[in-house]
Amino acid sequence: MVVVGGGTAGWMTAAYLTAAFGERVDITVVESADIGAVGVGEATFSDIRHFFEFLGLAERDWMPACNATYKLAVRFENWRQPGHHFYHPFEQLRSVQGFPLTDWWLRHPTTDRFDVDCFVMASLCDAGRSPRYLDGRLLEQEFVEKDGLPSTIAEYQGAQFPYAYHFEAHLLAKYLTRYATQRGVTHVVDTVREVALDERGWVSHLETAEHGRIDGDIFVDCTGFRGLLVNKALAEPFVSYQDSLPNDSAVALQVPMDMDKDPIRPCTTATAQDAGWIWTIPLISRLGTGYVYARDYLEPEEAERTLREFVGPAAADAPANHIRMRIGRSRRSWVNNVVAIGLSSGFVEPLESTGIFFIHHAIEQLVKFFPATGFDPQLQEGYNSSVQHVMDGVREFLVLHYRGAKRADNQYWRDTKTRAVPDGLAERLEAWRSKVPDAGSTYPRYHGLPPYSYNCILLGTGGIETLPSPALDLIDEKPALAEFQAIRHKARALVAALPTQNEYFRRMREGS
Ligand SMILES: Cc1cc2nc3c(=O)[nH]c(=O)nc-3n(C[C@H](O)[C@H](O)[C@H](O)COP(=O)(O)OP(=O)(O)OC[C@H]3O[C@@H](n4cnc5c(N)ncnc54)[C@H](O)[C@@H]3O)c2cc1C
Ligand SMILES: N[C@H](Cc1c[nH]c2cc(Cl)ccc12)C(=O)O
Repeated sequence: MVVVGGGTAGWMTAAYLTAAFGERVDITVVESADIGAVGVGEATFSDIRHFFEFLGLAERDWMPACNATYKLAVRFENWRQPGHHFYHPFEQLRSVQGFPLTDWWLRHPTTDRFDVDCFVMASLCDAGRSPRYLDGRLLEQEFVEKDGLPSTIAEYQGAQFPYAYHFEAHLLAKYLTRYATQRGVTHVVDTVREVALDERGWVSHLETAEHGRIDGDIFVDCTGFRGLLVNKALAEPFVSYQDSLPNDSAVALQVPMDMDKDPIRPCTTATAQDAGWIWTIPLISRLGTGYVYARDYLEPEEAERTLREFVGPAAADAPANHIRMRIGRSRRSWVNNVVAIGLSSGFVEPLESTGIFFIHHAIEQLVKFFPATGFDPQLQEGYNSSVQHVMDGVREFLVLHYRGAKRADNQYWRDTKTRAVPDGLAERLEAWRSKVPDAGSTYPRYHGLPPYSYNCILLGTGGIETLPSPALDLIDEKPALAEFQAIRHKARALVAALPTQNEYFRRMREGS
């Protein structure tokens, strides 16, 4: 196998495949020293833990090397109105008497914060808490890692781990380079100049600038937005999502941070702006920030100015990284003997941190549908279908954030209410007006987002009214009210007992 590209996608793929197949598959990674990687990509899903588990890596092995911190939720600020915030947490939504707690909350709102009333994590985020005690124990005993847990996303569906990570993606790529090369992966630092096709239109070999010809049976295209193999050499069309998700640009800044003074919030923050939103991702020694915006509404210079104002003087000397984003997916990600993984396969704006999840999911599917020495079109079709549905499903979920956002204070936000929505979503949006989203009324194929995630965004953004089930008028509400009280008590006890993230990571740094 030849993996072209040494960004997060290239090295995650090489590391995972070598863990899966060992020396039975010969893997080479070709990485250009002249063409840079995107270099952002710092927030993840909680599912990412299965990736590290599969590689046999414990947190103590990789987290310090990647400046990693814990993430309990995404915090959305100003999506409803200035000053308002809500969380999308890593915490299953409880049900009472067959109805999700959000339904009960709509019928009997105990406070004006559905997230605090329904999820313990919202209070932990507001209080900046770590999900682990200073001695390393996890906040909930039932989540304590033990041997023999399933180690793929698919096996875990339905279960949920209470946190994800923030990390420096380029440090992870570096860490995985060491991991993979120590296990036999060949690393060629060179630029691919030409992709040679045989008479069937399959890739026969690559021509590099200094290492000559590189042959392979399967080529994994991890060349980023270029799509050097899949889109350029094999001419696979790109299906744009821009009609429903117009943000096509980003400007990123790294802000130095002092963990002895500045809080390390245990969440990714997405703060709505005039033409998009700003991400804030707390790492050990810096904040990752960036403004994701639509060029149709805002010039890059103005976006950079807004971002610099937002972060303040701490980043005055930091260079800005302007990025043009290709939003959408390759029509097929596996074409002939080329499998595109990462940005070459597809990308949506990083509002819910889906980029690394797409990579992780694609790698797992590649192992599941691996062609070995033959090329069975059924396997290819199975792979492509699974990867496409993940991206198309996430697209719908992101559109809901903009449709649902109550703010409509300028042309950008007003347009989010009238823009075309993907096929199927219009009907689902109508259904959600009468009944909170559930498994029967959300995107029907696996895409990493459970129905409760839709509940969080619908109730949090506040622009689409939804109603409690009328049946709740006829069902005793006491068990639901008791559940709200139990959540309140549990949150209070955990906030009192858990350290802040700063305290936790300071203790880690001091090595006790
Ligand atoms: C603004 C922004 C914010 C993001 N935030 C997040 C986030 O918070 N969470 C998340 O999960 N994801 C996020 N992502 C997505 C994440 O960055 C990517 O999914 C991830 O970095 C994977 O990128 P990649 O490896 O596919 O491509 P790249 O990082 O672009 O790497 C491409 C590689 O291909 C190599 N290459 C290219 N051409 C050649 C050639 N001719 N010969 C040899 N090598 C070549 C390059 O040298 C490079 O090593 C974000 C993306 C953007 C744009
Ligand atoms: N895939 C599950 C559910 C999930 C995916 N993205 C998010 C984001 C947030 Cl903030 C909460 C839950 C989920 C997972 O990874 O936990």
